[in-house]
Amino acid sequence: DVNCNPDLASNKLSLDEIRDSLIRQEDTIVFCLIERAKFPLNPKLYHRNHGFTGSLVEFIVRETEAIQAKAGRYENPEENAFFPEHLPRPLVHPRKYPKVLHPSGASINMNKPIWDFYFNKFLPLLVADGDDGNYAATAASDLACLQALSRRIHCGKYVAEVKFRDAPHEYEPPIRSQERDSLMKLLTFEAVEEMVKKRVEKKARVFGQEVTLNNTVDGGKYKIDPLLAARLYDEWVMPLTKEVEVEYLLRRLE
Ligand SMILES: C=C(O[C@@H]1C=C(C(=O)O)C=C[C@H]1O)C(=O)O
Repeated sequence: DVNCNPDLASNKLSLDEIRDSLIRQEDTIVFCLIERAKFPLNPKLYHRNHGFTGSLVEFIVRETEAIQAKAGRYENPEENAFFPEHLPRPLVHPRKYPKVLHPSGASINMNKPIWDFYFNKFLPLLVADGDDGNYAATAASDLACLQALSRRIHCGKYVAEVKFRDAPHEYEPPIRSQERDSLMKLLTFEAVEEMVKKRVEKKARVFGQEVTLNNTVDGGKYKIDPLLAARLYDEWVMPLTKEVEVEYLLRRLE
């Protein structure tokens, strides 16, 4: 089960279950990074000189999202589009998703900062310089990374909902006074964050090692830098997840 949309009505919902989903999503994210790191930077994808409005990668993401919208992807409250304006309507009858989130939560979309950090800060650290011309495959793996990161970060809405339901008396005063800093303190668990970073680093090591049939040691060569995977979480994924949590809580009593 890889989604964060638990059935809050059935009493078995807990922060532990949502955290299990976040842990499973680490696997997805690490594998997406490994796939993207097969290709060099391919900078032409990101330049605004292809005759499109914006870059080639922007064009591919926009068009792919339009097709996925027709298939009902964005009916799922866990999914947030990078280009939500003018998305086509779904052609299939959408599955009924349990309404667990407060309605105001739907408007929270952190994809602009996700897009910015991914392309401008993180990607140059992940991949080698150079251009091998594999633009379509590279853009597809960028999109896979972006969607996996976006899904994980927006799960902060569910985390916040459960934290609120578990302790409404603690959360209501700072929500009423709209105190961001107090909310941030309340929802932060530093020990959990330390474990997340260590586990993600280990996953990058395990999933990204060279697997051979003889017993010779591989010399410690990994497909992605394990420390960079931990840094991705430390600098961007966890802070943005908490931003989503704060934004959600600020609207929770509307
Ligand atoms: C997501 C949570 O909220 C915060 C964010 C975390 C994260 O992004 O991994 C971890 C711990 C908390 O500081 C959580 O409590 O699990």
